[in-house]
Amino acid sequence: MKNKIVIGTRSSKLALWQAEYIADCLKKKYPDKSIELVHITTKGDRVLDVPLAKIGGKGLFTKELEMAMLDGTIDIAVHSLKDMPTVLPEGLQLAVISKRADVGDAFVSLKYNKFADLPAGAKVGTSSLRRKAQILHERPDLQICDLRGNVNTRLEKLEQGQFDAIILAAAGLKRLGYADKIKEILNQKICLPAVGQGALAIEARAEDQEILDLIEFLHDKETACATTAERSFLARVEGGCQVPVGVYGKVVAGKLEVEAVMASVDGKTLLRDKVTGELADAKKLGKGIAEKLLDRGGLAIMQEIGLLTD
Ligand SMILES: NCc1[nH]cc(CCC(=O)O)c1CC(=O)O
Repeated sequence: MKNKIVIGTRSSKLALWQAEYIADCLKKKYPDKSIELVHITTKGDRVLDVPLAKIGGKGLFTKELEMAMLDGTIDIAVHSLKDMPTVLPEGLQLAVISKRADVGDAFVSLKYNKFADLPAGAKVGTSSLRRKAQILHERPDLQICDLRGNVNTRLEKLEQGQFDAIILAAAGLKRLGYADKIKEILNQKICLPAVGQGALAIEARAEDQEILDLIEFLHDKETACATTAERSFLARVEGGCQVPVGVYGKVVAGKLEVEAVMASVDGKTLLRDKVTGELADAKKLGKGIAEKLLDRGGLAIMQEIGLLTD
């Protein structure tokens, strides 16, 4: 029997919060085991001066952690589910999806209390094509500027006056103790979240039954079902975190509702749809709504930005 669980994590404050949160849950559940954190740097942490959409490559924030898991240096890796590619390396699996609390995108500004208060031409910082496309669709008059860096760096850039407002995941802000900076959660009619936003994922070796059993209590079935549909949508669209698509699944009265959006980067074309079905059909629902949107013009959008070739 293992008396030690080694958790791999990136070193950003958000990643550390997430890993420590999982470590605390494990310590409470297994007071006699030692729970260890190992810091690992990923390519996404090293390359900070290039817009995310241009670095490309899947698993920008996950690959080095996966190597460490496969060679046994660590037992599990804690990630934001949002950063996880849809296809994992052979031998690894998403073993746990934690309960999702905050799924939305937050409006943060020193000058304005609401997104709707932004004047024409206001500078809005975000590094995500998904946010950019949806915001421009709603407000073509705004200036969207690239904003890279971890959550703290992004807040600093706002405070230095580089932007009139920035948009960040509410979950990340709350985890780091910045809930008070959130002026408003963007209405989902304006901005649908990213696949998996707000949920934590624990990746583990697929064959390591002992570890899989030890972490199972952290798994949330409803969140897993909703995000299975979201990830199936993403798998069909063939993109990473940097595709202008948003999708949100939720369980309502025993049914799974999945709403999704696909947009051109300039926001001029935006396609949206919603489907409802059985929880057991999560994968089919996600794939189905992707196909519907691709048929309605999404394929042309993806081809135009070179993200999908067939
Ligand atoms: N792209 C980076 C990233 N990955 C996860 C989060 C926040 C936490 C989450 O969405 O679960 C963030 C920051 C952000 O998008 O503002």
